[in-house]
Amino acid sequence: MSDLDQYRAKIEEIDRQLTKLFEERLNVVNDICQYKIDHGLSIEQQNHEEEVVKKNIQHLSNKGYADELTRFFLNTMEISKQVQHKKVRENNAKNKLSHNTVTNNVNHLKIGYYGVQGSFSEEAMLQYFGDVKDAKNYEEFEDVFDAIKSGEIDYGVVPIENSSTGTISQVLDLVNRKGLYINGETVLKINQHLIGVEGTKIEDINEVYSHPQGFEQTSEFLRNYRHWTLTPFHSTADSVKLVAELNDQTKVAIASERAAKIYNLEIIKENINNKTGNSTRFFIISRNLIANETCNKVSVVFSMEHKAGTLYHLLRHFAENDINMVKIESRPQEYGLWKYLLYVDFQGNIEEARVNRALGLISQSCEYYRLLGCYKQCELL
Ligand SMILES: O=C(O)C(=O)Cc1ccccc1
Repeated sequence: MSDLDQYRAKIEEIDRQLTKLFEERLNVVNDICQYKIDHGLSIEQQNHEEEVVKKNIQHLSNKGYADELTRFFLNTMEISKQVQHKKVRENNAKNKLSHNTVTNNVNHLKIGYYGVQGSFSEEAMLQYFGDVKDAKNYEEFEDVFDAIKSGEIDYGVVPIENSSTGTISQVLDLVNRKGLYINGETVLKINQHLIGVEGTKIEDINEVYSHPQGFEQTSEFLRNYRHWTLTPFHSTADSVKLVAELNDQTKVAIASERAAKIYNLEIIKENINNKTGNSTRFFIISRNLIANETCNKVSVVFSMEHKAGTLYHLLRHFAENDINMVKIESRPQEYGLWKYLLYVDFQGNIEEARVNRALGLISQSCEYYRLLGCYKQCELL
């Protein structure tokens, strides 16, 4: 036997052992999942992935393989999670449970939104879920994601894209980084107004508060008042609340009419958004991949290698399986300089054969792949 043949035989033997261990691992994963189903526990475990990776890096004799081992475990655990979610889906179908558009009896669910009362995210939550009692609210986008992860809330509502200013990248990155899932979307018409205390005159204003989205969506109006200081704050409604507390006729906020009413302020100038048709799409996020047959949109993310034709060879699987992409967005990878993740939304359902075919081929050809959700597409306004 040549040296090469010997190496190959060694690899073959290692692969055989890996396959045996992989199967054993998945059997245990299935047992854990059944236990969780029987005891009504969530599939996600906070910080579990990081702990597993850290622990196993310690077992490496050659620490130079730490990055590769990290990828190996993250992919293995992603596969385990998908196996568990599939089992939960099958179990739900068996019990004739229908999830996703969680509209009935929402009062037993713990729901959270970005901002304070009067934020656009709160409005989106009310539009999607109906009358929610005791919703929790969070100052930062990341706080909403952490509250879902820790189990403090079951669902969180955050903005993801504006019709004129585009994707809110921070939110897109968080969906992937926090390992959570998109369960739904809803679109809200957005009218931005200049809001201040009673008697505020445009000529006396020197400072404006809003969420950065509020400034972006009204940039053309603001260009006429270059001497105003634009101070980015938490949500648009937080900004209105702050202006009410400051009670100063030189300070105003950019936010909704609803926020002005809630905090008893006046609209100084109405409809100041750049475009009259201004709307924002919001995500409903949870710890679980929840889908049923009414879902018609899928979101995935995958990495792109630096090789000629990579994008073509990945995206062709959509075309060849007759899948209509509705959005694509590239974002820098957290690890790896000048490397990108591609976020793709397309029409379809994860139970369809053509979708499984395309996603199977794509996931096999990338270093990193993750299913972000399968949900009901909302009509765009
Ligand atoms: O700040 C808010 O009210 C939000 O919910 C974020 C946002 C800001 C501007 C438009 C849409 C959503």
